[in-house]
Amino acid sequence: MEAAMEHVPVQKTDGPRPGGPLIAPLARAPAPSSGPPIIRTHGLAKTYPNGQAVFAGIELDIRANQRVALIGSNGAGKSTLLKCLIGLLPSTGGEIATLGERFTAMPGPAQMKRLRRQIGFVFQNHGLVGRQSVLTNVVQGKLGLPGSWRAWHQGIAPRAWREEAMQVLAEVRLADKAGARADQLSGGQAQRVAIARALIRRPRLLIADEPAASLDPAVGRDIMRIFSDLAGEHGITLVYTTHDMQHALDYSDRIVALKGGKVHFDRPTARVSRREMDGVFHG
Ligand SMILES: Nc1ncnc2c1ncn2[C@@H]1O[C@H](COP(=O)(O)OP(=O)(O)OP(=O)(O)O)[C@@H](O)[C@H]1O
Repeated sequence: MEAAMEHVPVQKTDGPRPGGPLIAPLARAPAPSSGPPIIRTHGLAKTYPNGQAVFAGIELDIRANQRVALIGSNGAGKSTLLKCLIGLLPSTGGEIATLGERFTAMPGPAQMKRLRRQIGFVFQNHGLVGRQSVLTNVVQGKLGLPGSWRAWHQGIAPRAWREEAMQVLAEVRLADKAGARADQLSGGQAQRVAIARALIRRPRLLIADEPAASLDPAVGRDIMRIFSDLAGEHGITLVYTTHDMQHALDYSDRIVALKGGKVHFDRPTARVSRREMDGVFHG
């Protein structure tokens, strides 16, 4: 495995621009493509047990501090790929190295434990516990981290963790809702709590599956901006899936497009043309 992974090619980040004009330049320079590796794959493939082949031959090399948008039309395999990369679904071919854990198919139990400690997740249906307060939901992001259960049961946790939870709630501009029940929040507010719950884990890698899909456009942009800004400020690598071309263009340094079970293109966002984006979803 070690030897094979060394042959994973480093993504080219320059070279001739494919046809069409550039779209909206990035507000800041793209993250360097030479930072420490966060996710690498070699020949990654996934076929579901019912025979549905989703992708094959996927080569990825995602580096620290990059914000990566994974795009593709309905059923292209974005969620499946995301879940394989972090060991939530077994892949059926190839190799993965995520946060230094190398595995085929699925990580082993010890690897999974180490991965979980370093990854924050945000999904479309935020997964908050509705009858609990916003603060409690955020504090629960700590559970599963080393020493957390002991701290929780010995009653050490509440004070320090609540302070930390208030800090991350302030970062998503929701400190004033700390005492509210989670089921009394709007969709956008609930998603901000889900981000705070992921952030309190101090993850190296933040994974978001369609984080803005069920929100109205202005709220969706707000959520994407919060993600992107916080990932930048905290030095967290962000990988998110989206159907929304503009969300991919505005909030990533790099776009990976899936089409027909392959990586259709993978390059810095500033070098992606409107025509190429259209080609991912049509034709
Ligand atoms: N558990 C499963 N068993 C069999 N096939 C599945 C399963 N989950 C997903 N698929 C199929 O795998 C393909 C990829 O699905 P996936 O959800 O990864 O795509 P996606 O790009 O995230 O789609 P969307 O944008 O609609 O969420 C689809 O054809 C889907 O029907």
